[in-house]
Amino acid sequence: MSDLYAEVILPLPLHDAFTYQVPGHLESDIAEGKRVVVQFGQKKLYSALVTALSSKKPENIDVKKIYEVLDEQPVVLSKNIKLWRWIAKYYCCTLGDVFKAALPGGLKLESKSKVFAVDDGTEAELTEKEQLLLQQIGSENSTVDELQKKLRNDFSYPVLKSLFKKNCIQIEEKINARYKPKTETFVKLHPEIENKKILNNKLNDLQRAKKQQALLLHFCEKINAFKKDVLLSVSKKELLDGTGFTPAILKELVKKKLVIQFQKQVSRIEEETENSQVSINLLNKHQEKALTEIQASFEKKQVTLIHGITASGKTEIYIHLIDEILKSGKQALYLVPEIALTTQIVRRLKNVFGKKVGIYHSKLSSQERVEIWDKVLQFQTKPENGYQVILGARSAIFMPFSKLGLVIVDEEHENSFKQFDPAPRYNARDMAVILGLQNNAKVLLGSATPSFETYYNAVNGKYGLVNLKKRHTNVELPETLVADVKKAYKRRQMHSVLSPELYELMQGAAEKNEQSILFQNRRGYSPFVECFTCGWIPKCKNCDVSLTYHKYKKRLTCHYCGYSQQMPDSCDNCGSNEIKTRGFGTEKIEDELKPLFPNASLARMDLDTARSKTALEKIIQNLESRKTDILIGTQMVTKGLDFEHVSVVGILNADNLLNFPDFRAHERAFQLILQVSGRAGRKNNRGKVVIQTSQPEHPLLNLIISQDYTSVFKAQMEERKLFRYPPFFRLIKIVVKHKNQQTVDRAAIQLKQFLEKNNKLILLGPEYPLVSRIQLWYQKEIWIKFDKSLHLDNTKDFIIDCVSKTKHLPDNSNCVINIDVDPM
Ligand SMILES: Nc1ncnc2c1ncn2[C@@H]1O[C@H](COP(=O)(O)OP(=O)(O)OP(=O)(O)O)[C@@H](O)[C@H]1O
Ligand SMILES: [Zn+2]
Repeated sequence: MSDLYAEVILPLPLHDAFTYQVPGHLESDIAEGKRVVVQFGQKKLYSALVTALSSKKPENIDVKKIYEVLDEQPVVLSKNIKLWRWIAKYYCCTLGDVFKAALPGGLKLESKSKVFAVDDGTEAELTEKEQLLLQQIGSENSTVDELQKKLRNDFSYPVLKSLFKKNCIQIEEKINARYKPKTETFVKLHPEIENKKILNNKLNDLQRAKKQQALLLHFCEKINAFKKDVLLSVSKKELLDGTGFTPAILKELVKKKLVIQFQKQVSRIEEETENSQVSINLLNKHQEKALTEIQASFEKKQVTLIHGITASGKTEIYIHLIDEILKSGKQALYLVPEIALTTQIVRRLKNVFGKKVGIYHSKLSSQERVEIWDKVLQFQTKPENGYQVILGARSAIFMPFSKLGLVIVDEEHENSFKQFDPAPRYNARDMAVILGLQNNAKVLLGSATPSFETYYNAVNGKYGLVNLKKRHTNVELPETLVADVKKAYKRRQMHSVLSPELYELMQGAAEKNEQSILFQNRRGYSPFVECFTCGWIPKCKNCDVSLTYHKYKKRLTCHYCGYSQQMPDSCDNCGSNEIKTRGFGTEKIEDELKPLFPNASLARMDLDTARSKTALEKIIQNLESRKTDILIGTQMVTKGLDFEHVSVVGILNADNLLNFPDFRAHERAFQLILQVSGRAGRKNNRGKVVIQTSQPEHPLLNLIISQDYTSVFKAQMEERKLFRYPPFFRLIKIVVKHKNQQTVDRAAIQLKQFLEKNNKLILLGPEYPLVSRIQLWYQKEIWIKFDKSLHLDNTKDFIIDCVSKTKHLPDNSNCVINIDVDPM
């Protein structure tokens, strides 16, 4: 028996690390950062991660043995795990939760993971064991657990893993409807053609079908059939493209049993760009100055904020900083909100940095994510093959960087950097700062509208602050006017949803062949429908919200759980046929604007039209090439889009932004309006922005018009200090959930009673949130505020303890209680 013990983390919501014994034959294979197979609980096997090795036998416990070591090389570095520990502690979740969030799906074999075959393995040179397992897996989706039960001794984790590596199987945590492995049609010889002699005979048989004979010959050449190193197959595309052979001819060959076609998965990381092709833009003098200031600030401070107005060219500055870091041999991480990961930014980086850049986000398949993960790891040992720059969404903070020198967080104010569900409920912007500290890498936060927390840190000297107040082409920020829609409705001056001011500007733009962007915060046709006779409003069966009408699909849909039903012909309540649509979603606006702008081409950008990455890219392309004249969209249109010919921006309904019940409502409204406005007049002439509202005297609107960031900031700081909100106080939100309403009500009160024992905590609630039931689960929230001078870890421990006590009370065991630190 060996005397080596491994501490491992399991992909389970467990607080502790666990110790296992390393059997003698695995001693030379095991290492920190590798995955191992262990048993936990009754029968279940998991892939766990080794975080430490020691020769000290743990006392008083009966240690189990590690079954297998899965990796030849570590998949995570110990410095990466340091961040995991920090996150688990700070966000009051378990290390297992972080483990699950950190690793790409393909590197986690959980018993619930789904496994299915995507390739027949003909070309993958499989071992006998691999072949056997692949046959058993087939194309149906079994979970790892089910396979294990079915195959018993024939099942092996390492074999499963090598099949994954050889691209023969796909492993998904959940079957994701959107994801399909990318496959291509390949062609190979029919198995009955066993040798060259048969092949020659078959070729002769085709004397009278010249085209088919020629194609078969062409195919044989492609696969080197008459030479030594025969390839097994060739892609249909490669076989036919540019040859004049049609698919119909190929079909004949298939019919005659000369060749067969099959689907094969291909890699998705498209390396279109070989090496960098474009040299870096020269900075203008303002950017040059900002860059120098950032560098000077980095000398003194770990973190610096660049507050640069829209279209000032922050991206160009980032590119210069990254270039410098790469020259010093270090790695850079460039974080952007998921939705901003469009071709626009990807192209700019790839053009400059070529193959050194990897892109990492949640819409990639698990295989692609693993490929990119591996290339970041590779940088440590073979820098020329690995990725030195990662452009990614929030989960990219977990990537296995070995030599991180710079972290950039663009649009740092965006709340999509925060993960809401499941745990860890982390904010990638804040964790980027920790990542920087841990790796001694510099951190640059950038925004035209910094979050007030960040700005507070900057004006107080915790972060450096650099300003960039000029647009790249010196064009002025757009002129903003407020349109009183209440008045216009009364005077019957509205053109559908457009105020006369906005309507005229848009007509003017159309005449000059310029583009307009309209922002409306609601997708679908109408946010709800109502019976004209009795006032009945159809609601979701699972959630406490009204259903949104989608005209194109003729359905009512819940935007919280996805439940959908047909639009009823008559009222469920009184039977009347008069069901009216209420309010305006983007779909309805598009409908109503068509007759107003008969010569314009309209497009819509929201979750419905931009569901896939390609659909989103298409919308952007059409705007870039000026195929689209008017774009109507939700929040999506506010994120970093860069088009030259947009001259008018309309915010159709600012009221719901201004009146949103949240202490950050004004900050958000201000950011959002300034960001959308920033899409106008970016290059040539000054743009125009119209804000439609029924409260034209709202004090915030004046500040928005003058684009006066610091005044809004100061006013808000006064309020936050007075009402004890961040950045002056810490905030933790607790959500209690249960399918039974009484249970939620009771448990929330019990929890509050526990929390009240600490009289330093300010407690709000329990209260139902805006939507009190989602997917059949009722929820109640308690908000905890406390002074920054209070000991953070002790306070959190106290809160965790209260939650645990509440859960252990009779009948509360099925309650879900989530802790959200720094909620957004
Ligand atoms: N030095 C430069 N040389 C050439 N083009 C530049 C330069 N600086 C900026 N630009 C161009 O100006 C436009 C705006 O720049 P960029 O998108 O970087 O602005 P931004 O500050 O990120 O704006 P936003 O906050 O609105 O996203 C881009 O098309 C960019 O290519
Ligand atoms: Zn619902």
